[in-house]
Amino acid sequence: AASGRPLKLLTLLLVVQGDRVLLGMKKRGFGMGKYNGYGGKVEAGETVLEGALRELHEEAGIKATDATPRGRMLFEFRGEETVMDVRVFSASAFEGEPTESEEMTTEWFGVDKLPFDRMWADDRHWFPILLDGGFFRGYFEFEKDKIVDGVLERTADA
Ligand SMILES: Cc1cc(-c2ccco2)c2oc(N)nc2c1
Repeated sequence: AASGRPLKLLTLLLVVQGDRVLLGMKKRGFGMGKYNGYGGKVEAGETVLEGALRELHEEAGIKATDATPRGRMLFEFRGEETVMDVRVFSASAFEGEPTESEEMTTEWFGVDKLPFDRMWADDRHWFPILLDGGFFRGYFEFEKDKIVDGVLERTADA
């Protein structure tokens, strides 16, 4: 029998092209004021990958052509019951031109110049694994924007 806390399935897609990463500044809603990859909820009737590709197109105007699973993060907020189950993808190729949306900007950052102090606090822990081509799984407990507990491992697959 399924036990434990409710999981909320979310996607996160990072476009990494050589030595640059496409990030968006979230203009409103959850994560507002932070740079992040593109993603969000998975809708009924779509796969997790389809959901990730849909969110990328809605938020940044591009269609990734080689998206692949890279990791899985579980996030919880102290005092909240739901655990966020974030499926992380990366892509290096896309069709179209990155285009700002109502939700997100589209900005390229050099891999050595990522704005970690304006990103979620977990990113600085798993981005190095993402960028070296590895896979990862992690769990982070947040209190507001701070990490109060967490574990992260490099894995053989996503
Ligand atoms: C708590 C939390 C949530 C998300 C998220 C929401 C939707 C997709 O991802 C994060 O993304 C990153 N990079 N850190 C994150 C922390």
